[in-house]
Amino acid sequence: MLINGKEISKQIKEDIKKEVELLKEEGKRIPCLAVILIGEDPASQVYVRNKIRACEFVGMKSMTISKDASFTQEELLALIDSLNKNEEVDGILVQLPVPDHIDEQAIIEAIDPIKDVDGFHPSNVAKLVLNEDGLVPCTPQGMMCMLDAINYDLDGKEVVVVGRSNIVGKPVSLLCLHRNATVTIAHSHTGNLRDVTKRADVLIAAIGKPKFFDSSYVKEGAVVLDVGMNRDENNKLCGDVDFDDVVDKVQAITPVPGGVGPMTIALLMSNTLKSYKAR
Ligand SMILES: NC(=O)C1=CN([C@@H]2O[C@H](COP(=O)(O)OP(=O)(O)OC[C@H]3O[C@@H](n4cnc5c(N)ncnc54)[C@H](OP(=O)(O)O)[C@@H]3O)[C@@H](O)[C@H]2O)C=CC1
Ligand SMILES: Nc1nc(=O)c2c([nH]1)NC[C@@H]1CN(c3ccc(C(=O)N[C@@H](CCC(=O)O)C(=O)O)cc3)C=[N+]21
Repeated sequence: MLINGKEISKQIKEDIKKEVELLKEEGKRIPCLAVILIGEDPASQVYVRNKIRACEFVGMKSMTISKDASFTQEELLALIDSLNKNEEVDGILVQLPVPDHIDEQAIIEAIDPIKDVDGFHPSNVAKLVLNEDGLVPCTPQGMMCMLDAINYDLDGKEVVVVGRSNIVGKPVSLLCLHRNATVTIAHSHTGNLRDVTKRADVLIAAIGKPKFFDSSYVKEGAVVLDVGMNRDENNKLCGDVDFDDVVDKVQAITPVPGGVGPMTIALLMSNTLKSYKAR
């Protein structure tokens, strides 16, 4: 079975659109997402464009602030400070990665946690660890929505997450743990990776290596969530999973494109609405 992220994300956005229309009818302020893009990374430009499109679709305001790679850390901190104080702005997202001369963690910590729609601020991270209500990173939340869409119950299941980044691997592991899965986090120092992933009822691939996981890494009947966004030898977008080799062996799998990516965008809209309501 294919888990269609495009369709599931469309449904989420339709629901948000209705809520925003209601706000408009009531004459209320419209939610607004501010996206900061530094430098000219082509992939980042695609994602930012998708975010702007999604804002248009759901009827939210978006504010895109593009700066060239020479923008300094002080300038960026001052910009974030002004967006923190701007009553019209509900969500602030700084597109990652930022250029080397900027301290990523300092930037993340400068964003007001209530406007931190990425869920990367330490106070939101702490809430996620404690399973308290806060802003949860979009991609992991999107993956939970995909499992919900196929009525997959994680309780008691073996989940193996490959990748331990702060934006995907760690937070998705916590969400699975909160749903009573037995969670293993693997990474580049993991020995016998194949033996580990072969145990997985749910395999979450988030390493950024094109088509790395072929069928030899996957248990028969597993559910595979592919987070990877890579270019293959023909410069075509592909995931971390060798889709064609794996598809016949699994219960369900997410494609790339059209899988986890669109979910990330939909959950970003959802987080922006959440910030709006919290304010
Ligand atoms: N679809 C979406 O919405 C999103 C997609 N992405 C994509 O997901 C992928 C991962 O992104 P991100 O989480 O930022 O990743 P990072 O590049 O920050 O981290 C990669 C992780 O994978 C691990 N890893 C790398 N190579 C191997 C290997 N051969 N075997 C086992 N583990 C390995 C690394 O281990 P170690 O820690 O030891 O270095 C690290 O933990 C990328 O392709 C990215 O573009 C990211 C965000 C959102
Ligand atoms: N602060 C921050 N927050 C992020 O959430 C963040 C980030 N920085 N930096 C980069 C990663 C990556 N990411 C994606 C978003 C959308 C798609 C997406 O829309 N993908 C489509 C198609 C993309 C295309 O056509 O190239 C798909 O998979 O179908 C993918 C990946 C968010 N990230």
